[in-house]
Amino acid sequence: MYEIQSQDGFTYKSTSISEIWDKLFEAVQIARRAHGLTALPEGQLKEMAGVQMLGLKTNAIRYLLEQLPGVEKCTQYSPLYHKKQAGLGGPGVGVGGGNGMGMNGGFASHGSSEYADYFEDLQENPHGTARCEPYSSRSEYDMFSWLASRHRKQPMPIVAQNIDDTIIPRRGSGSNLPMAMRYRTLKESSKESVGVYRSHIHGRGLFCNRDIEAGEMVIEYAGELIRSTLTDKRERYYDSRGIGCYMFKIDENFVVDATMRGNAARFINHSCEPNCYSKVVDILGHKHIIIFALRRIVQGEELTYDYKFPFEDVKIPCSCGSKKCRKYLN
Ligand SMILES: C[S@@+](CC[C@H](N)C(=O)[O-])C[C@H]1O[C@@H](n2cnc3c(N)ncnc32)[C@H](O)[C@@H]1O
Repeated sequence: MYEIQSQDGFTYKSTSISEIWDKLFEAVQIARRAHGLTALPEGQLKEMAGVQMLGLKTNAIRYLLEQLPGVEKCTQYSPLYHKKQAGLGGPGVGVGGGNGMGMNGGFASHGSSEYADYFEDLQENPHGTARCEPYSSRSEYDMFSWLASRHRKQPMPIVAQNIDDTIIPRRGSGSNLPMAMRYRTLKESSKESVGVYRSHIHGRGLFCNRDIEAGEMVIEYAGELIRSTLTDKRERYYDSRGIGCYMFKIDENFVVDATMRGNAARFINHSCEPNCYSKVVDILGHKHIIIFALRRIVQGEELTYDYKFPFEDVKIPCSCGSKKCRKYLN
């Protein structure tokens, strides 16, 4: 569906681009008459609107446009620069000389079926053009939005493991070691054992790159330790700047603010049936929020814990997808 809108808000929609052009020409003629100008002959008007107005008489622009995928479909146009060379399968080539951008020129036919197939496979933008796409709420301040890219390769989930006679030393959870000792190696080990990728639950999520044993320390929820009294002010500030706010309450007095100085743990999503849990641990007199594995977690699984948000009237729908889902986060 194509759509044009006049300055006074009138919109005209059609699935036919030629109908849209006709409407556009009609509107230009009306506007010219309204300004005491004579109506232009249709040919000249089309030439103006479709060619000059769009800068298509500028050779540099034509040179670029002729390379666009899909140019093949402009059957009325004869390319000037990127002509097809017989037998070539790539885009942007054409046989026959170009004779300008006139509406009545002919786009010479292309012999290669490979070439045609290439364009057959081209996906049309569901919104018509990229410029008509709805605004997606990607914040300019969210410098980690690329982590949710579908092009980032996630660790392959291991479905079944070969069990043979080879004795493979299994990594223990280390749960018999003192917390301080386990904590000492956590920062380094978590860099390797977890990664942030696009999540089916919400935005980005944390996934494990290797199997994790039940009871293992997975990652610390790192950030800036701030007093609880500061949280409202900071939240307002982050909101006003469109910055996603990541905070974790330690107790009545302290909160870890991971918004500006956090690590990957801030991307852990909630699940009503989680595979991890969070615990505030005292290590050498300092409180730390540590995420532990609740059960054995296999490579590729998304790590989740129960946010245990307090009940509120304004609900946050839950998309954890578990059988035991409580439907809301709060
Ligand atoms: C700490 S962030 C988690 C990371 C987040 N997915 C991201 O990409 O920034 C917490 C926010 O993620 C969303 N979220 C986490 N778990 C969710 C779930 N199970 N269902 C719906 N939204 C969830 C909520 O908006 C929540 O306030």
